[in-house]
Amino acid sequence: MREVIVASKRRSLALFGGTFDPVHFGHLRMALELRQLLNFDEMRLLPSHQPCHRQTPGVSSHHRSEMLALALQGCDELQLDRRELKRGGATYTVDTLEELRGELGSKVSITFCMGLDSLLSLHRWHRWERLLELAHLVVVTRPGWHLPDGDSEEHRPLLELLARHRGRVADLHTKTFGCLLLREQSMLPISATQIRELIRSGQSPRYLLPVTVLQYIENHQLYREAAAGDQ
Ligand SMILES: Nc1ncnc2c1ncn2[C@@H]1O[C@H](COP(=O)(O)OP(=O)(O)OP(=O)(O)O)[C@@H](O)[C@H]1O
Ligand SMILES: O=C(O)c1ccc[n+]([C@@H]2O[C@H](COP(=O)([O-])O)[C@@H](O)[C@H]2O)c1
Repeated sequence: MREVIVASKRRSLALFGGTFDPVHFGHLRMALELRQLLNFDEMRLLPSHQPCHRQTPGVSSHHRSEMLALALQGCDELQLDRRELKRGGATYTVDTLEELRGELGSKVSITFCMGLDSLLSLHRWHRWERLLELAHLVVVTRPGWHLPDGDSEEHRPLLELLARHRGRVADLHTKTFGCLLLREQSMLPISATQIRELIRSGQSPRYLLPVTVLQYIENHQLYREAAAGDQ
């Protein structure tokens, strides 16, 4: 159900970052639903250029962002933001948020959205404690992934962060940064790993991703070889 936002509403920008190797309907549905259900003024998909935390991507950031552009064609509700490619070098979310804050000033609400799998490694992200000084975080639970229990030594910083910053939907529109929300939202059970594996084994990933993206993959003969992280 769409939630009604009262009090003084600020302009709100949401970002959905990813490797998008390749983009699929799981990403696209999630981004659209978050924009609609949480009432963001803008939702941008943000392809990462050179992720330092994983062995994939298997294909260049140019190909990954071109596939995203095709997937978003004709959709007014989602935008593509190529700033991480333009910046070049290693991609860190904190740099992107600092850049956006510099451009937008302090009055716009910024929210970075992610799946629960991403949250579980947040305490290893570059300058992770700065993230909530720049933006809100919205985390969507993902099938097969659970919050760690209180005994987990490794995840203690994360659990403390959750306890300190836990917010409500209205906070995303009345404050400009600093709140962390967990959302239980349906997620299509699709992963880019699954799509790469299907292609590599000669099977079709049709109906898991937009047909324009599938055509691009076929035209450029992408994903026929295993990427380092997929072996
Ligand atoms: N099916 C899905 N539905 C909604 N969100 C997803 C889905 N798959 C991934 N995400 C989220 O999208 C963001 C970008 O994910 P990413 O580009 O790594 O996709 P992925 O399918 O998980 O890829 P891979 O299998 O290569 O790890 C992450 O925050 C992740 O949690
Ligand atoms: O900044 C970091 O150190 C960092 C570490 C891991 C992931 N991220 C970001 O989290 C988003 C999802 O990452 P991924 O690997 O699931 O595609 C994407 O925008 C990444 O740039 C960022």
